[in-house]
Amino acid sequence: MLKAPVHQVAGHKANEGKLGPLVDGSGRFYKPLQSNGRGSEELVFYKSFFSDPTIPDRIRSYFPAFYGTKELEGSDGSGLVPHMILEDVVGNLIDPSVIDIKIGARTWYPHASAEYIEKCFKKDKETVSQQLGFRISGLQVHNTTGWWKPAKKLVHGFGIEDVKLTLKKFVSSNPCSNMVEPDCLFASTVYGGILEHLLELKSWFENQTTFHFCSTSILMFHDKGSVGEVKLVDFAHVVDGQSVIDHNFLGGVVVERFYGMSEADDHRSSQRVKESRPVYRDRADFCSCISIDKDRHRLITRSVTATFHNFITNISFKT
Ligand SMILES: Nc1ncnc2c1ncn2[C@@H]1O[C@H](COP(=O)(O)OP(=O)(O)OP(=O)(O)O)[C@@H](O)[C@H]1O
Ligand SMILES: O=P(O)(O)O[C@@H]1[C@H](O)[C@H](O)[C@@H](OP(=O)(O)O)[C@H](OP(=O)(O)O)[C@H]1O
Repeated sequence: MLKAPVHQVAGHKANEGKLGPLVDGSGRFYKPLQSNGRGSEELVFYKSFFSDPTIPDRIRSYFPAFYGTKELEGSDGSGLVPHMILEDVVGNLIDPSVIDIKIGARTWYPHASAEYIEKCFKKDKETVSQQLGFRISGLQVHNTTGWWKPAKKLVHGFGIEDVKLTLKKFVSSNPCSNMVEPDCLFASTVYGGILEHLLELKSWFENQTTFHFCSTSILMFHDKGSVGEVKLVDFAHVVDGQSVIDHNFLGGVVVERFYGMSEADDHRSSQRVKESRPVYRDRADFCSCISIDKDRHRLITRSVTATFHNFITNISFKT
């Protein structure tokens, strides 16, 4: 029997009377093909990605397995709708803590309509995306008494300090408490695993020029402190890389320093961030900064390096 996934943390949801994904409880996640070409684009991506012999198996394992499509009754009651049959990546976990991190300082894709670009640009600017190169789209954290699953509106309003706190709560046994500091009990196991996966993904992204992943998320999850896992989701806006590195994605996950980063290094690195962080006046200005020039890009990616990795590295190894 198909039902709305209880562990879904972001995106369109079936249980809100809308067209959303369904799960069968046996490891399959059925994602309906979304309107306006988004669904068909995502399907094209899955087909080409899983038939591309140049993709290493290890890298493929960071994507939900793809089993084709099937016509199913849409969750919005609109009749039969084609669904992609995917691996339910959290299907075998009992109490998964899950966080969806939308990667990229820019979440729109080239050739989108001006209206769409404006909408995304505004969101990227109002959230932490432009500052950090990623934002949290949604999450749930398990706790002995239930779940911490903040509403979308609250998550959208997260500033940098909220992001830091949330990444700590994600690996804590007391995420619901506002009275005491998150205990970060699971930090080294969870983020230890996640950092290893991100490093592997990063080295692939440093070389691959086939795809540009616009508005794709990294889903990170663990089951009550198990070794952290990583999967990429949402490929409705993956475009041809045209032999250019995906700087926008890489900028969100890139790392300057990993283990053993000292306070001094941390300080120097944040100084550098201050000095080199680009300030975007408007969209055109921002576009010109995301140039395909490799050296210039290095400057930009360096400016966002003290972000995701540094956050989680700090949490893992300084607590
Ligand atoms: N293969 C999967 N297995 C398990 N859960 C998944 C899978 N794919 C997506 N999810 C869950 O669904 C959420 C939304 O996924 P996704 O971004 O693909 O949906 P969407 O409706 O296209 O989102 P958006 O509205 O941002 O475009 C994720 O945050 C995650 O919780
Ligand atoms: O790219 P698409 O397919 O147009 O889908 C939108 C996109 O995934 C945005 O990231 C999402 O905003 P958030 O990440 O901010 O949730 C938005 O939700 P919204 O319509 O509720 O703004 C979606 O409609």
